[in-house]
Amino acid sequence: MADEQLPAGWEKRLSRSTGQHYYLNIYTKESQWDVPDKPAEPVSSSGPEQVQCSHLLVKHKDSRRPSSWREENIIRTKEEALELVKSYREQIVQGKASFADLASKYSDCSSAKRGGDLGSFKKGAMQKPFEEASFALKVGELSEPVFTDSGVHIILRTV
Ligand SMILES: O=C(CCc1ccccc1)N[C@H](Cc1nc2ccccc2[nH]1)C(=O)O
Repeated sequence: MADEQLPAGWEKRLSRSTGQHYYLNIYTKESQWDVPDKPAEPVSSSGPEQVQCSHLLVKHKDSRRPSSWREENIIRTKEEALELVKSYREQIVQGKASFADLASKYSDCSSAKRGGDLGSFKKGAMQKPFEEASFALKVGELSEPVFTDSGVHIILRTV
């Protein structure tokens, strides 16, 4: 590849110690001897600005609002809520049910009507445990059970 045709995001440098040329990724500041064959990806060290997630929430008697479209007065214990969430997660992981199907049937959040979809949100919008779990997920990844003041959630990052 002629010098002037380097893929975007790379700079050609000369090693003082070896007199050889090397290639510097201008985003990560990593260098390599091999001529790069694809553009360098800008890495956002602080992660995405916003994410889109769906969730399935099972409330319990100690939830901030122990009521939902499903059940006017929720009396299950936190432990029972966790067992339910784990059973839903297992069905999803085993491919026996879709996330949206179970969320629409069993989530104690009004987002159940949208298959659990919460839309996109930035940091600062959701309760901290929910936010931290959501921003730690890769797109398409399903969380382990997450506890907030609302109850017990599983979260699917969609975007
Ligand atoms: O706060 C809401 C509405 C959330 C929502 C956002 C966007 C679209 C649709 C719904 N519902 C609560 C239950 C609840 N608690 C949550 C905590 C974190 C994320 C979603 C949550 N949902 C409740 O019903 O008590």
